[in-house]
Amino acid sequence: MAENIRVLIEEEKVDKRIEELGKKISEEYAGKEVHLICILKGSIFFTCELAKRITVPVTIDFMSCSSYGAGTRSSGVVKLVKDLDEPLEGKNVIVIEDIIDSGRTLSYLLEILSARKPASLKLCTLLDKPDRRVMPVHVDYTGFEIPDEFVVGYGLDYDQRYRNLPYIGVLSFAE
Ligand SMILES: O=P(O)(O)OC[C@H]1O[C@H](OP(=O)(O)OP(=O)(O)O)[C@H](O)[C@@H]1O
Ligand SMILES: Nc1nc2[nH]cnc2c(=O)[nH]1
Repeated sequence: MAENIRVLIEEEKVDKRIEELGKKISEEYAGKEVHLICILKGSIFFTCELAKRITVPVTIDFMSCSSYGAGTRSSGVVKLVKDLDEPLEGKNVIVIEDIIDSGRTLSYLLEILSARKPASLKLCTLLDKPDRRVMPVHVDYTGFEIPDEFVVGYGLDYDQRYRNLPYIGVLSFAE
């Protein structure tokens, strides 16, 4: 089956929104340091672009968990694949995600992370699909709310491809 991609959010629009989020975070954390947690692999592009636009001191750590196998559907079971290198105690932590869909990944991760006693813990996502939620998640910073469609680009993959697209696209299949 041939794969088609339709542009949903153009590169310029994504860049502009990330700039706005960077400004908002910089204002809200004025006089503090923020510790960004990049959830691999999808949020790597967003984390880099956002971090460049934050003007308060920034540190970054990485974590990886899996719930999506090959294809477009979640297995529903979240597993921690790579833990953080650094402790969180006393830090102003912002978890950076590319997308929140069912909410399973983030509700699992936020529970683990809040037990490590950060000074504060917030969540920032580039994309949110609220219609798909099965687990409640409080999101502090959202780039875009999108409809229930499978998206790729800006870090998001289909079978590990398309992460490098500089825009957000909707993937569909044709005979
Ligand atoms: O809200 P949920 O339904 O839990 O879905 C969101 C999760 O799915 C994606 O990760 P994925 O498992 O595709 O891994 P990847 O980032 O390595 O591509 C995304 O980065 C989130 O972590
Ligand atoms: N690539 C991709 N990964 C996801 N994980 C949860 N939802 C999505 C989506 O729409 N696209």
